[in-house]
Amino acid sequence: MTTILDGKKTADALMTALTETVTEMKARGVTPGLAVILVGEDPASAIYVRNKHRRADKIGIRSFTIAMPATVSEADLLAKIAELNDDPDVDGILVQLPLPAQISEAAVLNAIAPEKDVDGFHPVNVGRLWTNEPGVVASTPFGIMQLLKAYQIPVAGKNAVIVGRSNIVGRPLAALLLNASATVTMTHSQTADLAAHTRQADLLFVATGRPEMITEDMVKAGAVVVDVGMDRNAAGKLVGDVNFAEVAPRASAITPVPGGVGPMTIAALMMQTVELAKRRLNGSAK
Ligand SMILES: Nc1nc2c(c(=O)[nH]1)N[C@@H](CN(C=O)c1ccc(C(=O)N[C@@H](CCC(=O)O)C(=O)O)cc1)CN2
Ligand SMILES: [Mg+2]
Repeated sequence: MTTILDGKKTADALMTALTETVTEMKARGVTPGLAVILVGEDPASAIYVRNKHRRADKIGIRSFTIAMPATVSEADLLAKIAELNDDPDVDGILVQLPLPAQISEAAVLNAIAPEKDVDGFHPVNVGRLWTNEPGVVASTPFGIMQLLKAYQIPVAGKNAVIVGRSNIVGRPLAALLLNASATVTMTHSQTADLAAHTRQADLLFVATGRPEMITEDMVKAGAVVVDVGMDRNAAGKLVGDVNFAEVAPRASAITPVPGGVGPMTIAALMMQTVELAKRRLNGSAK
């Protein structure tokens, strides 16, 4: 029987535990603070940001959004980040992606103080991840690792294959899996004979943005399949990058879309906001 890796249930359980931690921190005078910058009116981004605030409110994290118009200049956005870097009540800062074309994503991400970079996108945190030093890790890959842990899925020594090499999912996930002693293969849009690689996977992770591109013939029997995609199919239905109906019976475990990786992304963000705020308890924060 195939195990459905329920991200919603797992995220809820992690957040219940985190609520207790936040309550204790508040009693000691520290309320974790999360600042989210939302640029423009992308409807999906607005929903994700709203969901982050809902989750934060529920567990006692103080969170707020700075909404900026799509026409904002890079200089104004950088000035806002500098202000938040200096705000002692703000532990974590994130800029919702994607950004409008006139703004350099790299310039913006590099401007966030590494100590407050709750998304783990700053090069300092990326470097810490690749050298296996403690630091903040991108929320989606961190959430995926939490999901594997919750279902006691072994990683060490397994063949892990990642489809997709983005900075926010594929690359940091490769580092986390490597740090957990998996044998990692990265594949992408120019990989020759993709199926030859995916069929070797004990653990298959897919983050391409191409609806239902992973079919039954591309998956080894008994593989664990983690679908990071969130796409609309021709009928307008929300689907992942994996053809769930075909692949699920062949897999030993699989994430659904929705309700798999998505909720874990937000849970991971909350966990890392609290970790950053903990440094204020022992006075080591900036
Ligand atoms: N600064 C960042 N920008 C973006 C990130 C990020 O981690 N940091 N990730 C994505 C968007 N994202 C969070 O920001 C995100 C996307 C989706 C979900 C989610 O819960 N999805 C649901 C389905 C939602 C639906 O019905 O449309 C699910 O999978 O169940 C959470 C977070 C890009 N930008
Ligand atoms: Mg999901």
